[in-house]
Amino acid sequence: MVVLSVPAEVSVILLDIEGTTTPIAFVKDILFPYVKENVKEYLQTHWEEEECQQDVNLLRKQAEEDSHLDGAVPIPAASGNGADDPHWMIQAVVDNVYWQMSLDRKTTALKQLQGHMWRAAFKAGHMKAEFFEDVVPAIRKWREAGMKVYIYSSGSVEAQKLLFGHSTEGDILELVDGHFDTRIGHKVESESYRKIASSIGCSTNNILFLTDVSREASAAEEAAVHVAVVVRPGNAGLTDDEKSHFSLIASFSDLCLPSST
Ligand SMILES: CSCCC(=O)C(=O)COP(=O)(O)O
Ligand SMILES: [Mg+2]
Repeated sequence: MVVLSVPAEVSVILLDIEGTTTPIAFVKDILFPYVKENVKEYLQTHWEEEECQQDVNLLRKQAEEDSHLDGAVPIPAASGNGADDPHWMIQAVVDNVYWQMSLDRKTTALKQLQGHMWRAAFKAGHMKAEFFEDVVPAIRKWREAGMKVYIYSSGSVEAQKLLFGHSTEGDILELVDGHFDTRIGHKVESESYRKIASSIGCSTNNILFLTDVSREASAAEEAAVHVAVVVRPGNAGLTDDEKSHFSLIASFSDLCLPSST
């Protein structure tokens, strides 16, 4: 891996979270088990609340879309007359969440519920988000050099803000100019990156996207976004083709901004 010069036209750095700013182990060993261990109790406690019902409705819609998939777990339609047995309905939602999580699905519905569940844990100080040690110093440096820094993660915007607001480095939310999640589109679709550029008010070639997932890098590249694939401990391996096609960095400090050359 070598130092990567950031093209002069880049004024926005767009960051993935899991595997890029944050170890996959933090997500897989802390965030996701929290959801699995607490989802039933969470639904039982919050079932009557509007936010929880919105989450369930979104999961139900997703379950309908997924009904053709092998092993899909349905969520029965609500009768609308309040006569449904909540225990039975909650168990169906729990089973659906477990099924989606077993496949590491990145659906907006699952991510919305997860974000709402993590809120209590972060706010109570039971969890603090981990960032690789090069992340915060690099973001500060980029911003001092006039770069804008945005996040694009499958995790919901609310969850992203929880991570940046409650990290082992303290509240670093102010280091981020804005957040995008799958509501703008999926990360493996090039149209999502065009929409992000338009929402920021720049051209796609003004953006450098850093991610650990080569399918996301390819989608961004197709939209004329500059990309680098981030190789971190614990990330999935890359094929030889991917290694030769993409610029690779092992640390954000491998990026060299035009003014610092
Ligand atoms: C706020 S990120 C929580 C982790 C998560 O749920 C996730 O799906 C991360 O995906 P990413 O797009 O950041 O790789
Ligand atoms: Mg990632």
